[in-house]
Amino acid sequence: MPTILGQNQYGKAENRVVRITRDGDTHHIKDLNVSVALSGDMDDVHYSGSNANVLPTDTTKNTVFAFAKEHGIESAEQFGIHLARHFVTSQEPIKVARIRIEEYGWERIATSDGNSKFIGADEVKHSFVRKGQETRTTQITFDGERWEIISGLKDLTVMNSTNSEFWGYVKDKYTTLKEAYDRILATDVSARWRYNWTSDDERMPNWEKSYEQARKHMLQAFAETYSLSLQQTLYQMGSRIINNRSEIDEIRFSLPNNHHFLVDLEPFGLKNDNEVYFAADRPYGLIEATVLRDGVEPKIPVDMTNL
Ligand SMILES: O=c1[nH]c(=O)c2[nH]c(=O)[nH]c2[nH]1
Repeated sequence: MPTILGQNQYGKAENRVVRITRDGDTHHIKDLNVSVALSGDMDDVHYSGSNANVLPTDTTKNTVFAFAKEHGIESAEQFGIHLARHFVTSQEPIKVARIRIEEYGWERIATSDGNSKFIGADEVKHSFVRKGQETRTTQITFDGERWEIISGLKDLTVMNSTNSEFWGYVKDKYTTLKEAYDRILATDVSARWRYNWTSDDERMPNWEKSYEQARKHMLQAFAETYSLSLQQTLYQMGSRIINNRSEIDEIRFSLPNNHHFLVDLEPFGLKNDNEVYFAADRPYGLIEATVLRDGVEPKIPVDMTNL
């Protein structure tokens, strides 16, 4: 049966580009997921395997990262227009470029001094929480006498665009990681905390207020900790909650280290001065620990944090 080629397109999908613009110590983030689909005179590559008209998908990926540096990202629309025009006007065989972009919004974390306008507060100039609501969780257990309440949250995504380092670690023959003195620190917070309210005879905590305060303290500790490791930041987040909320005795975190790798733009004659990053989704470091009030027994199951 004779066959013919129908509609076809190709390109690199889901280029996760993070562009930081540094305006003094105030940082701005653009976080995009860019998918490129090109079509045009591509019969030959399908019929005979001739790549003569094929701009590699790898090149389309590089173009996304190089354009983030060269042109900046004013808006997703403006960025997409630049890319689409480039592919169609620079490559004769390419007749149509379709650029799809998802943009993830970030807002600044408010400081602990109560200044919600963030003015004059250093920490928040580079500390962000992803827009969109996290998921709040709770588990209630009652044996007819005693209560156990373990509440928490998941998918609270945060990022510091500076004030994070990682160096001085063990190096064996398989270690290739370069020491970092100014890296992006980003994670999706999963946390479970246990209330010390266990009996109807005791005064019940205000659950709504407690949640809101626990969330606030963990965000502020994330923003205000100058981090030498995600482990250190985790401990600060936990102890800030335990120290400020007498109703909570124990908190367990599961924190993926959402790696952001600086893109090498040297091959394109561009200098990447900590501006353009590739946001990798896997594998990721996974840092988990419990922080406890001194003297209490740990009761949150180790494997519960990610449920
Ligand atoms: O904060 C970090 N903690 C680690 O244990 C670790 N390991 C690694 O490769 N990068 C990092 N970052």
